[in-house]
Amino acid sequence: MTDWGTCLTTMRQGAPLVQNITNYVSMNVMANVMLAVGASPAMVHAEQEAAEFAAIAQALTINIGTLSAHWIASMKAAASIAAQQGKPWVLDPVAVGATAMRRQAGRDLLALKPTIIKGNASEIMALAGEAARGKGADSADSVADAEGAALALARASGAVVAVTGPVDFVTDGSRSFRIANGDATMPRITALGCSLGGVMAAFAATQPPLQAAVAALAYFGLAGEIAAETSQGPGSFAVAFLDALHSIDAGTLSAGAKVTEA
Ligand SMILES: Nc1ncnc2c1ncn2[C@@H]1O[C@H](COP(=O)(O)OP(=O)(O)O)[C@@H](O)[C@H]1O
Ligand SMILES: Cc1ncsc1CCOP(=O)(O)O
Ligand SMILES: [Mg+2]
Repeated sequence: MTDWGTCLTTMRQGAPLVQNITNYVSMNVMANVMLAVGASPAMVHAEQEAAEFAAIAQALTINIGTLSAHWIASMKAAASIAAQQGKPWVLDPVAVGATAMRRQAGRDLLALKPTIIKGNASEIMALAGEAARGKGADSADSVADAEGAALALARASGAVVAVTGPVDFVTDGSRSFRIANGDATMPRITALGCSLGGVMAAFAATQPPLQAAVAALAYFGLAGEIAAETSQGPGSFAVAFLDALHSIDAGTLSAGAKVTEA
């Protein structure tokens, strides 16, 4: 079994530069999370420079949370460069089932071969073409409901697919893992799921994608558990969560990771 703490050390030693084309809601939260884990985030989305920047970044995150036509063009240009150069890129299909614009963007980005697709259960089901009950950016389906969609999506796209929730599910279509770390306050704070996409990209810049996705989820969830010990609600949790991401070391993660192969 992989030593998840070693995965954290590997990511921190690489301190990767990660380009994030992400939604307005998440930009500040995500950049702070990524700095706390030891990566270098850059929020670069203009059509005129997104592809050029993708050529210098070590990994890329594309998050469709607050879409507009210009952003879609930037996303496609940056993802194309990452795919061409063999750089890992993470797709977060926020609320992909909600509107025709999002469904089309999801299909177009999927064709550009994401390395990792991460979403909540409703998003993964919708992206896989299944009926889903998403409530905007929030899930109304269970992770168990989305496991079949995740497997099908991984096999059809070649990506590692991560479904987040109380117990996360990650698969590359042949090997699958469940990660039981986390705290119920996490979905009560906006942009934590988005931030997780950036953390997965940072891990994937330095190691294989299945290992990267699982390690990032165990680390993220463990930080949530530690934050819950000292916080009183979503406000103080958000602050304690950043501190926990920063202070968790390899030994703490190796001891605290609740990962099982499915
Ligand atoms: N009920 C829960 N209990 C524990 N951890 C959770 C719970 N819901 C979500 N998480 C964790 O919160 C993080 C964000 O997941 P999620 O809330 O599903 O994403 P999103 O915000 O994109 O919908 C993940 O690390 C996930 O494991
Ligand atoms: C609320 C909201 N609306 C559009 S993007 C966004 C943020 C979603 O963040 P997350 O998926 O991490 O909850
Ligand atoms: Mg999300």
